[in-house]
Amino acid sequence: MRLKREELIEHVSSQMPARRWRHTLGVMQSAIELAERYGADPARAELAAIIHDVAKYWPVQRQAAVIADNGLDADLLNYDAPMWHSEVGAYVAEHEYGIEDREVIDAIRYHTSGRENMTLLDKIVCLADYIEPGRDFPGVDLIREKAQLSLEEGLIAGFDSTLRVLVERGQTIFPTTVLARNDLIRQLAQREQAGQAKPVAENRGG
Ligand SMILES: Nc1ncnc2c1ncn2[C@@H]1O[C@H](COP(=O)(O)OP(=O)(O)O)[C@@H](O)[C@H]1O
Repeated sequence: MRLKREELIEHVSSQMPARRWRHTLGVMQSAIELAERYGADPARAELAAIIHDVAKYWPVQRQAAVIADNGLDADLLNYDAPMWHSEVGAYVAEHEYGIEDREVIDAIRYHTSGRENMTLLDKIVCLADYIEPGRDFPGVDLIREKAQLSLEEGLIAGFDSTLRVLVERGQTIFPTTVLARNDLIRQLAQREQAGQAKPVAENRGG
């Protein structure tokens, strides 16, 4: 059964320390703002944002068990534990909170890694996670500036900063993020090409 918004907020906030819930409130706010700016449904963006980090503070063994026992993406278990909570959160959204909206579930699932062909909602929740008002990591202001230009430019800047940190620390990289970034760069290039081609076509016509 689908929980009401207030019940959901009460339950999700009980799964994490206060500072992580403050982060979630920030992601909710940024997700709503991005949805309004870029033409998505703010209520669906907020719903995904409320749930996105629900499993972040679960013991890693519990997260691994949810992934292993329910046929989720077991490849994640070959990477560091911070990558697991998104997949677990999507499972909780569907099976414990009764969310049926596939795009909301997927936006939770891909909020850390991204993926190729990200939906509008995937992009909004992932980018909101980078730029919410409480974030204060080196480079966050550049991501915020790019987010004003387009979701794609914001996300590319976000993934760049994550990948840079992982490379600097010598950590393994879950490859879906690289595929997501490649795809976003191509989307941007295609849009620029289409934008440049348009005036030529218009000139020809008139
Ligand atoms: N492609 C990736 N490969 C490996 N680790 C990653 C990848 N993408 C993100 N991470 C790491 O996963 C962690 C969790 O990401 P996220 O949920 O976005 O962060 P936060 O805890 O700041 O909300 C971060 O420490 C980040 O460095």
